[in-house]
Amino acid sequence: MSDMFTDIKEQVRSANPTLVFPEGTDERILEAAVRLKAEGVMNPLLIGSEEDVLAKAKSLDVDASGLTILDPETYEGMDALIDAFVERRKGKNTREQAADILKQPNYFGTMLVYTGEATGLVSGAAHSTGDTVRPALQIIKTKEGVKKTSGVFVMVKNDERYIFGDCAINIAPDADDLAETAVEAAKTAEVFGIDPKVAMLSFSTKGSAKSEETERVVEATKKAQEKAPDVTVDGEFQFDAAFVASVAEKKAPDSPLKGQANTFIFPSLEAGNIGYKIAQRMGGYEAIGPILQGLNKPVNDLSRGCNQEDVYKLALITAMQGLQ
Ligand SMILES: CC(C)(COP(=O)(O)OP(=O)(O)OC[C@H]1O[C@@H](n2cnc3c(N)ncnc32)[C@H](O)[C@@H]1OP(=O)(O)O)[C@@H](O)C(=O)NCCC(=O)NCCS
Ligand SMILES: CC(=O)OP(=O)(O)O
Repeated sequence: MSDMFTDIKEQVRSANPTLVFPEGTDERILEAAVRLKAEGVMNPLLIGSEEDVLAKAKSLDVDASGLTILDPETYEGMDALIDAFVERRKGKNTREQAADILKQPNYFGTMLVYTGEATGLVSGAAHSTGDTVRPALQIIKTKEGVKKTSGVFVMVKNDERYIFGDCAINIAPDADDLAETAVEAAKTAEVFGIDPKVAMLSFSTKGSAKSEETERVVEATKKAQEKAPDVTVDGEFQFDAAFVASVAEKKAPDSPLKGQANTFIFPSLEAGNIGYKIAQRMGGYEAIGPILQGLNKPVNDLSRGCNQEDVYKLALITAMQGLQ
């Protein structure tokens, strides 16, 4: 395990937080939860019927006896949770609708985070991103000053660490969205010990092509620079001009990035999601995330292609976000 996770683990262990895992019968979730509990790092709270969770654990030959398991069907605090949900949704859902909605594990789990029963939530091993994050967007909501959440990955190989975003949430971001993602990604980079050098990516470098798409990235670059004058942000760049010093020298000699970018902002979700999966599956980078930026409390989504180790690491990161 890289030092990054050893450090995170020690920080998290001292707080021993409770984290919700709505997919309590998923093999990868169960194995990671058992491991986190056995290491004394956190108190995993699994959602599901106790009978089903314990039967699954038995079939996997793991000891789930120390885990907290909550079933929305039998949860004693459900009436209060329904009231809190109706209040939060401000007339958007009736009590009757809320009672139905809160039977869904992701909504139930997100409400446990909202009410403070748990510090954060990790889901998405078996649910799509939409189904995982929608409850958080509706209930947890973004921090003051952040209009939209976005999802970044920490890409890790040996000592290399990069931030890729938005790879998960905003399908067709406008210039304001891209600028906000860049500024939030720079903050996320710092949390992971990366001194952010942010590249706004495109298929053009410094005016080598012109189109609506490239102009959007140019505008986003200006907006990000205005929003965060202390952060090194530049664009628009093709990936090679952002990452390879010799190419940067040719294509963007006056840029402060000099081919040393470490935080990459993709111009659309198509580019970001495809880009991170290529780096992960062909490039051999470990992709940890998506980590949702700018929410009031930490809720993170997994890729359905995740393994137990990914769940374990995203849980540690989620718990660490809860300490910030
Ligand atoms: C994230 C996503 C599910 C939200 O879509 P949606 O559920 O249709 O969203 P809606 O427009 O109905 O909005 C639902 C709520 O979320 C809020 N919301 C939507 N996008 C948001 C964002 N990026 N940040 C914060 N809040 C957001 C809305 O304001 C709304 O809140 P309200 O109900 O309190 O008014 C959608 O953008 C999406 O599918 N993105 C792609 C996900 C994906 O497949 N990624 C690839 C794999 S990781
Ligand atoms: C992040 C991501 O792409 O998630 P999934 O693979 O589950 O769609």
